[in-house]
Amino acid sequence: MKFSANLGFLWTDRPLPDAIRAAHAAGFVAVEFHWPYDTPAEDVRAALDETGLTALGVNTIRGEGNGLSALPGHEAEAQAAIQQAIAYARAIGSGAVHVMAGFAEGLQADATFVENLRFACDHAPEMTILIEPLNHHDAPGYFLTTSAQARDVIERVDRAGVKLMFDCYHLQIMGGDLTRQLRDCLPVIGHIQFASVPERGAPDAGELSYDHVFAEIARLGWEMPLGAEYKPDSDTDATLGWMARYR
Ligand SMILES: O=C(O)[C@H](O)C(=O)CO
Ligand SMILES: [Mg+2]
Repeated sequence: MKFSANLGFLWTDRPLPDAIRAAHAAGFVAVEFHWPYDTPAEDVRAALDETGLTALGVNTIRGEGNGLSALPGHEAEAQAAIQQAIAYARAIGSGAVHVMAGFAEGLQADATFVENLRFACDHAPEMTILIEPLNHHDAPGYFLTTSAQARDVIERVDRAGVKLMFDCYHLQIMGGDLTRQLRDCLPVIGHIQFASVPERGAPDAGELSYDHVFAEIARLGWEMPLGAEYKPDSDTDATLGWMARYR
């Protein structure tokens, strides 16, 4: 398997360009970001060019909450955040943006999210526009919570570019049955992330067997790098024992 280092959680003790170099030295083939906006895109791009790593994605800003795109009345702000993320992604050579929905509920929020996602897809037809269900313990009140809801939104956005960020950690907490969820969602998955459950640590602990999950992902023919989005319980390099097991 190939892995992408999520630099929102891994090597957060150093500047992003150095974190990219550390990910390369550890054997990752790609990196992904949460909110890299404080680092000039050209510095990130230079480190990517130097190491040959691929950049898989950036998130839209959180705003007051966990994103803006499902907040009725905040369309201008949400679309500015989408444009900012797309511009940054283009500048670093990344092909995906995760559009964060925010804390909201109800029909109006749903319609707003769909419209903002159409805006993102139409603004950047070459980009994968990711949406990600988050679990209700870590992000109570977040608009998008299940893969079924995400698939319904994706269908109604009705654009080829919009895809599901399948985070095994969140989806295990929100109902589990992960093997079936993977099979059912496969046609709309744009990226896969993982962490142990419930601690959100390295994948060789917890209630979820990544031996099984990764084997199923490979069996399904998924070839893109999987996003290591976990919170190291010590120095990141000391938590990477799992990589040798799964590579
Ligand atoms: O927390 C996550 O799983 C996300 O992938 C994210 O991008 C930030 O909320
Ligand atoms: Mg995630």
